[in-house]
Amino acid sequence: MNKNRHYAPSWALGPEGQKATVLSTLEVCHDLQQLVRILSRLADIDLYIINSDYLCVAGSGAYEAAVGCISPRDTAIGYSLASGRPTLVADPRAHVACRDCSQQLTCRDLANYTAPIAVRDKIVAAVQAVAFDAPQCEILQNKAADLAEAITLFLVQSCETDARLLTALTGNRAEIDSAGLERIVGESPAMRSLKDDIMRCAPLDSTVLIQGESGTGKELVAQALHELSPRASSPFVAVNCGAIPESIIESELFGYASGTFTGAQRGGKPGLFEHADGGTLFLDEIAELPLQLQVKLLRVLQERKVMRLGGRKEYPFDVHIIAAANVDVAKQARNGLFRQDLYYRLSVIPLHVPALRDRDKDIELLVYHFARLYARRRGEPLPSIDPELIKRFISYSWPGNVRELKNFVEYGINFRKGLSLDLATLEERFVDAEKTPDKPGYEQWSMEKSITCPGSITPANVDNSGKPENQTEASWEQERSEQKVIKQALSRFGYTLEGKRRAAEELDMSLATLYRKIKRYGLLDAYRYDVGSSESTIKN
Ligand SMILES: Nc1ncnc2c1ncn2[C@@H]1O[C@H](COP(=O)(O)OP(=O)(O)OP(=O)(O)O)[C@@H](O)[C@H]1O
Repeated sequence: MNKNRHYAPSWALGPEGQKATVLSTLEVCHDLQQLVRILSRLADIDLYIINSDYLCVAGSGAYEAAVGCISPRDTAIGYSLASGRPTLVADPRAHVACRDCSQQLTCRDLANYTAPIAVRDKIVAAVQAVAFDAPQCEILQNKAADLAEAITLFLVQSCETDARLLTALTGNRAEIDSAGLERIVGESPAMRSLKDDIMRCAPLDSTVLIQGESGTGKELVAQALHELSPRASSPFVAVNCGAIPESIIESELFGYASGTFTGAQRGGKPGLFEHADGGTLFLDEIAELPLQLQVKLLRVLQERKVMRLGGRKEYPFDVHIIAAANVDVAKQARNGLFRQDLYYRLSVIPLHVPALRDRDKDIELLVYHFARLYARRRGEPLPSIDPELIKRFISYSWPGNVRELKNFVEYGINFRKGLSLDLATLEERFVDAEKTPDKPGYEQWSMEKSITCPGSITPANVDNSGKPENQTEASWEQERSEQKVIKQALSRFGYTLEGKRRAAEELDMSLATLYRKIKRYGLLDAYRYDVGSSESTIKN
């Protein structure tokens, strides 16, 4: 009988009924359970495995009792599953992976080692080896990584021939594709440190401000924060403050009372704060929020109550606020373009998503990730990718960041001539892209928000061609050609919200960036056809 059996984790003592509901999953994992038992006997250390739903699908020794139970998400094994990284915990409770662990009082581990298990490049499970005494600590140091590798090899092989096993491992996550940190591809030091920060702040309720260039993945980070938080089962409501016309953003956020607008919904309408109650409200492009609304937002955040437009009743809310911006908000605040007080209120936890050109190491991973995704959508296996193309990907500067790279790969997969993805398919796109350097990312992050909306230029500051004196010929030309392509795209797809969405896609920019450019170039008419924007006028 196993000497560690009395160390069974407290979460293994869950209701028996829970086990009954997962019997079919456990049956499919029968061979895995056998392997875990054998390896555990050979190495004299306890092992257990959780699937993507945190269900313990195999376990030995102290963990035999845990098979069929759900492991808490906040333990070291949960940390490895979510972060996708092996973790050696030699100092339980002090280690970062244990910091938020709910099992701290009952945990008997002296040390543990966890490794995520990837099948077909997707993390589907995690295995942990646990040491309860000093000799086992040594075994852990010397053998745990090999044991994890043996289990991974077994699962990779077995999943090839048994689709049910893969489903048993991916659990419900198979339906939602992937969640949390798994969706954020990137192993560069900057991305690893960002993932660490996400893990650390996800359980907290402090306001987070995510900054980084357009297309770097700020929304993905916000989603990961939500999915890894205790609010994960409540709504995640995202609003793009730059994409909603000024005239309606206030009512979108705070709702309106009955009879506030001509044509307003009878009985009024709850705002996004109310919709997000219990969950997370993601305020994307926060720097685009008009100044007068910034004051109101600050008040609402301080009082944790919202009053609908034209209403008298206050609605308390319990919402975690995450904001994002692709401009440097501190700089904006210093220049009087964003309220200092709101900036401080929002940036309790500041996170920065690095530009893609600063993390070469991730480019190849992302190329393979998206190639696999788009090939799978066509029902095809991952094609081989020309090393010359990879070099080209790495040498390009990616002003549109991951969004731009994703579009390149999608194009490549769909338009490649042969089976493999080679440089010839994409070279023309690279050349074209290099001709138009004024792409969203660079501009939004590196420039002060010097809006050169034509309407704001006084005649004294422009030359005969209309070019502002302080602008170079090249950048003036660039802006003019950009205006032209935006106008062309808008007239092709239409000025409706959907039309703008499609135009933004075609132009490789986010909808918010398109709106900003529309504003900047004075194409203000483009707002006119937005759904409900022009007709709604506030009565009082
Ligand atoms: N690290 C990543 N791994 C996988 N996909 C990514 C990553 N970063 C970004 N993406 C993908 O790139 C696209 C753009 O990402 P996202 O919308 O999160 O960027 P953003 O920084 O919020 O952009 P914007 O500031 O323009 O709103 C999305 O399709 C997203 O899924």
